[in-house]
Amino acid sequence: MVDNKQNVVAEFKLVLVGDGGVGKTTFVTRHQTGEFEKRYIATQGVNVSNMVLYTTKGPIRFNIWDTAGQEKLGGLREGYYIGANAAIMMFDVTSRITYKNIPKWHKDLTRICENIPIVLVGNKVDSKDRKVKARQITFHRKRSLQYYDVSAKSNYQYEKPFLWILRKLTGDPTLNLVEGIALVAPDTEHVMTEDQIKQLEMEQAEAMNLAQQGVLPDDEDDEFN
Ligand SMILES: Nc1nc2c(ncn2[C@@H]2O[C@H](COP(=O)(O)OP(=O)(O)OP(=O)(O)O)[C@@H](O)[C@H]2O)c(=O)[nH]1
Repeated sequence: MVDNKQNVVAEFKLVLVGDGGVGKTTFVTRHQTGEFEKRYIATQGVNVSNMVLYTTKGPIRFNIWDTAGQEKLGGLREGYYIGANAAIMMFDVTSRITYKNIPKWHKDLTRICENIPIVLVGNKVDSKDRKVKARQITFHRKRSLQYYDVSAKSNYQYEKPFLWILRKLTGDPTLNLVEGIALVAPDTEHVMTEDQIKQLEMEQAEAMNLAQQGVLPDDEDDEFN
């Protein structure tokens, strides 16, 4: 277990945003590092957990802010965003509406946090019922956001958003983790097969290719754009 009081070389506030039910709480409770100070700030309707990551630049702490369901009542309060150093915007790849709502979350976030690193993640990619396909995910392009497919339940690509954010925040593109993030074991019914992962990687690569060639999503995808 991580000693919470240890010296860290830096500490950042990271906010999670996205519609209710996309898996934010599942995602943030997967890690087992630095757990110890899970605080519930009732006045804000927020859970804050902290996570220490061991990097080539030393230990770095994230204080991760997760809503306690208040996103369902409309927007989040300003205090949620104020002082955020980075953000993860999450949608659920099995629910189109959660992707359609991403521009609203982005607007809300960037109204207060003007220039912070933001990662867009599509969660639940373990699901056989994916509705938002890789090539349909275009919001991050042109906005210098990063995108990753993730699955909180199977831990797929769990470290990726954090590593990208760390590299942006430290300005060091070569920064790496010296220790993997300690995670809860994948849920048995959500474990992803190698074939499933290969398929996801292929679709992702194809989406990137199309974007580089300037090919717009086809008609089927138009509702998103
Ligand atoms: N298949 C699958 N289901 C997931 C995954 N992550 C979360 N879920 C499920 O999605 C549902 C919602 O997850 P939560 O973590 O409560 O979502 P949230 O965004 O925190 O939602 P609120 O608590 O309502 O704000 C739960 O039933 C989870 O078990 C995932 O990676 N894959």
